[in-house]
Amino acid sequence: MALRIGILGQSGRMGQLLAEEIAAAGATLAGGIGRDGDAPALFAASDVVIDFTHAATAERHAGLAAASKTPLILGTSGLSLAQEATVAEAARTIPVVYAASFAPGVSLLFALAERMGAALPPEQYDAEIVEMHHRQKVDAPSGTAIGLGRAVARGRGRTLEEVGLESGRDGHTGPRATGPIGFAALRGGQVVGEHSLLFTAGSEQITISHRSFDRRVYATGAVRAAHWVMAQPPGLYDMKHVIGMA
Ligand SMILES: NC(=O)C1=CN([C@@H]2O[C@H](COP(=O)(O)OP(=O)(O)OC[C@H]3O[C@@H](n4cnc5c(N)ncnc54)[C@H](OP(=O)(O)O)[C@@H]3O)[C@@H](O)[C@H]2O)C=CC1
Ligand SMILES: O=C(O)C1=N[C@H](C(=O)O)C[C@H](O)C1
Repeated sequence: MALRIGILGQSGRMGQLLAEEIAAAGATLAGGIGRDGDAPALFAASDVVIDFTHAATAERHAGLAAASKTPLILGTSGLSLAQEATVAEAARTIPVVYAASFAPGVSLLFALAERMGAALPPEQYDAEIVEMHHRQKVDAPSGTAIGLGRAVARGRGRTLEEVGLESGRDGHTGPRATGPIGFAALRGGQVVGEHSLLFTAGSEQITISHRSFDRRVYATGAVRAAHWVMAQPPGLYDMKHVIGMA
């Protein structure tokens, strides 16, 4: 029987593409809702639910997934640490794939960022992350930018909170501190998603970048994750697990 996939956020940019990708993958659209829909009924009707909505919904949706024992694919960005902790708690009961980006190439970028963080000491190399997205995006820095920062910090044996963020510099900021990771978020037009990580020292600079040309890449990845997650035990996964890069 075809996998029954539900969509939270079906009226959105991602939700509309997800419905197309579910059909293209031979799965069944169990249902889809916007902000006023009946989320408990959607979980009850679905084998797995994909959520691309708003950070404010993450805790409720994770709770509904755990209560109904329905695996969850979570793409929403902008979650606070407390909201992420609630998602992790739900993942003790059900498998959850929570990915800052469902574009497969971003998983490689994260792996490279961690290695670069380990190889390039903060005393010599300042790490800066620049992202650009469409003018409708409501959160900054993007989830992928935060993921890159976390990967660099992990490479340096710390958490992002420990190394610190310098986000949105403006005015008399003083000289750049040694250690914190810098973030700059650009917004305009219909840019799908662009991320660059720069390590800059006194006499050289290394940059790695990822650019999405079509947001369908995220929808295809999320539907792939929905099929993959059905065979997994409870736990918190991300896209590197889905594509076998963990
Ligand atoms: N991880 C990844 O690979 C990717 C993640 N994203 C993330 O996915 C999320 C959605 O992006 P996008 O589709 O562009 O956004 P849109 O604004 O186009 O769509 C948002 C959807 O969520 C619903 N929604 C908004 N607020 C709420 C709420 N408070 N409660 C319930 N539903 C709500 C909207 O319903 P309504 O129409 O009724 O308002 C709509 O269906 C964002 O967080 C974005 O950053 C996006 C692309 C890739
Ligand atoms: O809102 C978007 O569009 C995107 N959001 C994700 C993020 O915050 O990183 C993924 C991708 O960059 C597109």
